[in-house]
Amino acid sequence: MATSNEHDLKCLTIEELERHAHDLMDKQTRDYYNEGADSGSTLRENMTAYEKYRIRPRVLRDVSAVDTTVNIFGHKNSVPLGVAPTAMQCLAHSDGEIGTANACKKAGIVMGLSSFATKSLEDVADASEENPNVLQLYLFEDKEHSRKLIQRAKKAGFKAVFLTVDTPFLGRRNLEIRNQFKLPPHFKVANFADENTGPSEDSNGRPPLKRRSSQAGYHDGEKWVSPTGPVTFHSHAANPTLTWEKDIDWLKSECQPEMQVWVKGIATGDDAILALHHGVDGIVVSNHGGRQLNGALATLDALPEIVAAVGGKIPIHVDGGIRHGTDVFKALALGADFVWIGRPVLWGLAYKGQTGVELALKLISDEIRLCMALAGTVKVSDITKEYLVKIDKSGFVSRL
Ligand SMILES: Cc1cc2nc3c(=O)[nH]c(=O)nc-3n(C[C@H](O)[C@H](O)[C@H](O)COP(=O)(O)O)c2cc1C
Ligand SMILES: O=C(O)C(=O)c1ccccc1
Repeated sequence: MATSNEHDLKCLTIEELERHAHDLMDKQTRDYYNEGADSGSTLRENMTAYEKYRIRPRVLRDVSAVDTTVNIFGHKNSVPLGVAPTAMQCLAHSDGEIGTANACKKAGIVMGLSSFATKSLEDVADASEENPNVLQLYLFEDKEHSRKLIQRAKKAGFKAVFLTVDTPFLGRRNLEIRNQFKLPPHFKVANFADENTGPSEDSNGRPPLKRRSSQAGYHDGEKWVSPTGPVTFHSHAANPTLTWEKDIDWLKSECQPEMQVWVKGIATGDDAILALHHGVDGIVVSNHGGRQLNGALATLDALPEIVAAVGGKIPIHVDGGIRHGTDVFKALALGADFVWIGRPVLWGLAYKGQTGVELALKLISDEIRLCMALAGTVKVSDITKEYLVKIDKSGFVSRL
């Protein structure tokens, strides 16, 4: 058993980590990281959805040796959990994405790198050494930008691209707009930093992708709007022209076989079936941490219909609101193969840079191991819906 010496006594849970990080981030960064779209109800429900389920523990099984590992992208991952791609990690701490990569390597946990990272994908790959990485991709209207990024990721040994499909437009994040969120000039969006400056506007009246700063904005249905003038490349994350037919085949031809192609941001069984038909390698059930369509279902609530639609043909991952080892257990019991966490890693970075990310990963990994043992499961594949019940608002319990 761990002694108190191995613990950071100020931060024994992700909630405590969030509280400490809160005071260490400037308001602009904190609001950018923490908020959801519109009223934030989907952001909150991503978390509260987990409270609708309870675990049915089994006893008198030898749980002295719990194996939490899973195989992903040909590597042994220490727990069924990865670090979701989140943009601009240097806002939290100068270690940024390199700190995250080092912490992931130490923990044996796969890292997702945002296209809009503040460290280059090559530097992140170097830091990761043999630990696997995936590149989150926004498929830009100018495909050349995406093609270049894909080529670089391939060369750097990334295992997969996760195409984000829930951003035809950016969700409306009101604090971002009110704070006139902008990436401070001493940071750069490193994956595009070397590109030459080009025309001052693209065909949609947006500044070119290669600009180095980022600024809040949204699409009002007709044009890009920003409180402080024209938005910069931030808006390029959104591409309303993407379709299954036009873009998924193209992406597969650019990436496979060296890199797998996944879609991140699936929220229905119908789209999961289309993903299957279009031959993607896997699905991430996600609503972008409640930052896109507010009013969408919590990801845990969307998961069962997607699991049913896919029928085990390709892996299904889920993210959004996962803050405890028991949340991971519940998502797996509902049929997910693997989960990803976003904000807890940003809070770790804000708290203590790389050491804080190591702490975030340790807290949740320890909780996964303990939860599995207390529930009577000794390996990840033991976790099935037999271990879960649903409890409604009046306390009525039903088997799944
Ligand atoms: C500050 C922030 C930036 C994000 N940036 C990206 C991004 O660049 N690309 C992307 O696909 N998802 C992005 N996401 C969404 C995450 O990948 C993930 O879906 C989400 O954070 C999961 O929810 P959680 O934060 O509740 O764990 C971002 C999320 C946050 C909070
Ligand atoms: O903030 C985000 O959620 C996000 O995905 C994003 C969008 C534009 C630029 C960087 C990140």
